[in-house]
Amino acid sequence: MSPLQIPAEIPVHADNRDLMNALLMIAQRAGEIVMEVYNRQGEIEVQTKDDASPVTEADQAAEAFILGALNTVTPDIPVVSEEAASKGEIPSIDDGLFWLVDPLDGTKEFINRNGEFTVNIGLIENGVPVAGVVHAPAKGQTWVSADLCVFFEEGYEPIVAQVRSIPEEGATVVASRRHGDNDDLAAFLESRKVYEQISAGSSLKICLIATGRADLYPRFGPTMEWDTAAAHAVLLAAGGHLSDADGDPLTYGKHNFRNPYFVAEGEHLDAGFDLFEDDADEEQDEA
Ligand SMILES: Nc1ncnc2c1ncn2[C@@H]1O[C@H](COP(=O)(O)O)[C@@H](OP(=O)(O)O)[C@H]1O
Ligand SMILES: [Mg+2]
Repeated sequence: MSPLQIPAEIPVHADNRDLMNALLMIAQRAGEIVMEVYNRQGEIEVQTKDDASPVTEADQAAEAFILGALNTVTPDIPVVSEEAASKGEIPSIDDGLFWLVDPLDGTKEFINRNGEFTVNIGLIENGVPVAGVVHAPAKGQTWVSADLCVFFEEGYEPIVAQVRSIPEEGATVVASRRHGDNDDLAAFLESRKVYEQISAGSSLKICLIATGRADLYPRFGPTMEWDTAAAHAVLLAAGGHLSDADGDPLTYGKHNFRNPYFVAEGEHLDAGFDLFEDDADEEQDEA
């Protein structure tokens, strides 16, 4: 597989082109490492982390590669990564510039071999996701962003991704395969014109909004910052928004790297949300 490259005719600032190409190459190689495990015969071996979530050889091998690659490309920028963080290995991020990495987002989808998992690498500057790559190796899809978002899909020319306005017939709502079925979501959608509701795993939900294939992703369930940082950068560059219950943009580098509940959207209609249950507040208090 030859490395993806941002074509010259896509308008990107020279420095950003280098950053985006580096991100593409790193994510694509990490994707190959993940697919090597995915394509093996037999069941994927799963271990359970202290927080009861699953981890596989693919998460660990892809993370080791990404940490080495980022350390080579940007030796002065600290990296906060899911598997290292789960072992308590967290660098200082006091300078405000750091990478957030989830080498395999959607590990459960990976184990179930449904293709809906991603490699996520996001760059944070003073709490804001300013660049990122989300790569779905089993789908041959990649979103890479700096000040604009380019979407690559195997078999097609790369395009500049942009969110859409909500169509006349209503919003396409995307929800987690595993956290999509709750009373808060139903109550939130009651006042909205919904055309259809679809499910997807991992960061793909946010990225579907970036490419104008969905409009709204309410996430009233827990996530960590490495689950959303890269896709949040992608969505911002495509013209979308990812906001908390007050309608404010999600920020990064928070205590324990836990996100509050949020809504991702293409067209910015939501000035916040009230939850049916008080679970988001409890989450925040715990953090
Ligand atoms: N109880 C919990 N606390 C924190 N994060 C959780 C969680 N349950 C699920 N997640 C996050 O949600 C991600 C999966 O999202 P989705 O269900 O939308 O596909 C997981 O990513 P990983 O697979 O990288 O662990 C995990 O980080
Ligand atoms: Mg992960």
